[in-house]
Amino acid sequence: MATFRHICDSVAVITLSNPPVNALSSALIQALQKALGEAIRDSAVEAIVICGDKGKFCAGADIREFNKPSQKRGPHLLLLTDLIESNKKPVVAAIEGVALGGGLELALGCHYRVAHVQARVGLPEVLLGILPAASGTQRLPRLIGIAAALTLITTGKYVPAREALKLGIVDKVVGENTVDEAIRLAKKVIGQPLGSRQLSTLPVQCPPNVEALLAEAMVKVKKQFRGAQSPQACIEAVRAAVHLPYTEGIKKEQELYQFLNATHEPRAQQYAFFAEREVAKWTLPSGASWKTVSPQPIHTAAVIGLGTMGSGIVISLAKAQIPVIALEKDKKQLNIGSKAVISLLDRETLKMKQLGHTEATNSLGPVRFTLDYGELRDVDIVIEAVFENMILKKEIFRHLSGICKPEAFLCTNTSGLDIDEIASVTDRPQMIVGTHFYAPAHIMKLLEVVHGRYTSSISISTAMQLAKNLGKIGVLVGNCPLFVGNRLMVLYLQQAIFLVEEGNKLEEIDQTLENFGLAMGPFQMMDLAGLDTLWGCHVEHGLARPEQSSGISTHHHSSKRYSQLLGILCEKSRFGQKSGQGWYKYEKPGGRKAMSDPWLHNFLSEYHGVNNFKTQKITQEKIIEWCLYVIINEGFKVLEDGMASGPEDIDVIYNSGYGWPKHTGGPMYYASLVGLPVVLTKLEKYYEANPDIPGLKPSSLLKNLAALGNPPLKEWRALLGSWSSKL
Ligand SMILES: CC(C)(COP(=O)(O)OP(=O)(O)OC[C@H]1O[C@@H](n2cnc3c(N)ncnc32)[C@H](O)[C@@H]1OP(=O)(O)O)[C@@H](O)C(=O)NCCC(=O)NCCSC(=O)C[C@@H](O)CCCCCCCCCCCCC(=O)O
Ligand SMILES: NC(=O)c1ccc[n+]([C@@H]2O[C@H](COP(=O)([O-])OP(=O)(O)OC[C@H]3O[C@@H](n4cnc5c(N)ncnc54)[C@H](O)[C@@H]3O)[C@@H](O)[C@H]2O)c1
Repeated sequence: MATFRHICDSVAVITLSNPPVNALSSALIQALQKALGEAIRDSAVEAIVICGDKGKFCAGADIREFNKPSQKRGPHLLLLTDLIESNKKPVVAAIEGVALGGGLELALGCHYRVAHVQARVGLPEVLLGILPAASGTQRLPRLIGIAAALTLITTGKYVPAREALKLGIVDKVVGENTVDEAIRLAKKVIGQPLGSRQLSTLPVQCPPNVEALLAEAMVKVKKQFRGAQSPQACIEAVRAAVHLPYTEGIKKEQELYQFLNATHEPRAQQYAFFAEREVAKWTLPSGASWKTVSPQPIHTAAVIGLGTMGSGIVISLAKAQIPVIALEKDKKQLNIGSKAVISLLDRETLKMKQLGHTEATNSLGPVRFTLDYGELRDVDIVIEAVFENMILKKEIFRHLSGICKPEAFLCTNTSGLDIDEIASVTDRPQMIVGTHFYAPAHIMKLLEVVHGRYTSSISISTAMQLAKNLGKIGVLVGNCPLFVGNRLMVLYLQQAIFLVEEGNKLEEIDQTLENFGLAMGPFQMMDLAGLDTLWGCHVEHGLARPEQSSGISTHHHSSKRYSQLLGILCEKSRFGQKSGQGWYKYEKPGGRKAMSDPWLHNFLSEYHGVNNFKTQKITQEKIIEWCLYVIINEGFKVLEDGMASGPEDIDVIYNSGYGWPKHTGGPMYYASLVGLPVVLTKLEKYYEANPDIPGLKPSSLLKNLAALGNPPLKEWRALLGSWSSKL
């Protein structure tokens, strides 16, 4: 667990060992305490080095132990950091891999820190719904100042070693032999005074405008992490470091930790953390799984179509060092597309340089532009990202079949068209996979990997590994119309539009859902995605009839209620941000700042009158139920259909693809927080009043689970053995 050995008589090396990431479990903390005690007591030892086994210093407290009753926890890490700091022998942390959370707090208790050049450090507790509660909020500001500490503690950002050196978090960065270098340093400082190295004794260097800085940080986190409490608690803890002596600051840190721990947020965020890792462990009904099927290596790739999505996909591949051939349909589009790609590449290179990657010009894989399909002959994978049109996609896949080598995987970025139909025109249906990236594709973390009827387990394994190599979270989903994310999303957007038809203000709807914590409200989201794209998607997927987009409408399609507002706005060239007007107006086409538009309000009141909509103004609470419960309900229907293997998959899709607030865990976890019987009762009521909205009709899976009370999410599968994945 924590082993202790003498080196050259005078230096003791203590190695943390708790695979895979040396997380500080109670047992490890206990073992570390014991080893430290021995080293401190041993008169032959004059200095101590702490390092981690297998090239990883420490990923922080063991998150799996967080729900353990406190009396079952071992000694507190905080006491250990004080013990290290106050002892008379110099202690050096040798940081390889990561020093995160409690791992960094441990290192901050040490007198010196040496890091490997590829190591990363950070205090990500805020992302787990808590704060650094083993002195991180008190020691870090004393080391690097208030402004930098606030940034690190409130964002949870991981800082590469070179940046950590610039900030003053580590004393030295080495290219190799980190532990040896730490031992050398430990020997050198034997006998030197440690006063200036004991962070808890140092004053916090405060700029004169410190209160303004804290207030500014508060405004920022309230916007960035809407509705979440831990970022605000982090700022309060740093404020304590400014105003209180160390021991008082620590009391405040503990108080704030206890406060957060009594809320639902830590459990929700920790659930979200493990859900992200769980979704990587895919299994198919055949029994093939991530454990049994090896992915094929991808050395080269091609992307077809360099529009919004294609250009971002090219950047993603280039960032992962995969050489890409980028293909367009004609010279004009190739010119536009290549300019977009090059400008994105320049921006990414600059970002990487700013992060301290001096070699950044060489760190992106090469990109070649072409009009010639013949050049795709030898690539390992092709990702198609042309218009959302089945005829066009089939034509391209038929063509690819004849050109690409037989081992090449052919992927489509369709938003929800039938993968099997696309596969049917190829010579290799088993190698056709849906790889549904999210916009902007080089930034968004989510990749829905769509399993068609013919898709082989090797193709799935390869696409899931590609997601990982691109730094994304791959979630395996089934081949249903619109797949999982968009299947739930269209219903949600429709609900929001129905509210507007019934006389509610779209700005209020957006604000209410943003206050709930969503990254943006539904109308801002539609303007960002493009109303034409959304309307096209409704039409392509049979959710609306294009011919009825103007004039007085029936508002029903196949006896289901639907709205033509999207189509009407498109007819008026209101496509959203891209055209400078949509649900909102913008300062210019491509503008980002949404402004309320009096024209639209006049138009909507006219539309309301002409179409005789009943007026139903609803409260904020009801806006949340009306819009979000359809997401939850459809999520249960997805599980019933076997199109996702568990509620965790849906939550990860929403957290990483749709800006769902992680502090509520995701829509399915949120349902369990609200209580399944409550969600069911509300849905029943809304459906009774709106039988023409099938999204409100409660799913039988939800009914069955609600009949059992409100079982915890992790028990759903065991309780309902009948639900099985058809992936
Ligand atoms: C480390 C990573 C960067 C590695 O990434 P990689 O992609 O390589 O691998 P994976 O992410 O797939 O991870 C591999 C494997 O490891 C598991 N894992 C990772 N980190 C942890 C962890 N910290 N704990 C447990 N398990 C972990 C992961 O789940 C994978 O396993 P699986 O089986 O699921 O496949 C990356 O993993 C990463 O970023 N990890 C998270 C790092 C992090 O967030 N660290 C912070 C942890 S929180 C913390 O440190 C809190 C501290 O501030 C200490 C606070 C002390 C509070 C104690 C309570 C105080 C109470 C006071 C009152 C006293 C009285 C009383 O007791 O009541
Ligand atoms: N925009 C989004 O937010 C988003 C998100 C996820 C998935 N998608 C899906 O990704 C795909 C692309 O969407 P987009 O928004 O990037 O579209 P887009 O209109 O921005 O770009 C499509 C590109 O494909 C090119 N193209 C058309 N026919 C071609 C051909 N025969 N050969 C080569 N290139 C051709 C066009 O010139 C254009 O540059 C669609 O299937 C869409 O549903 C879009």
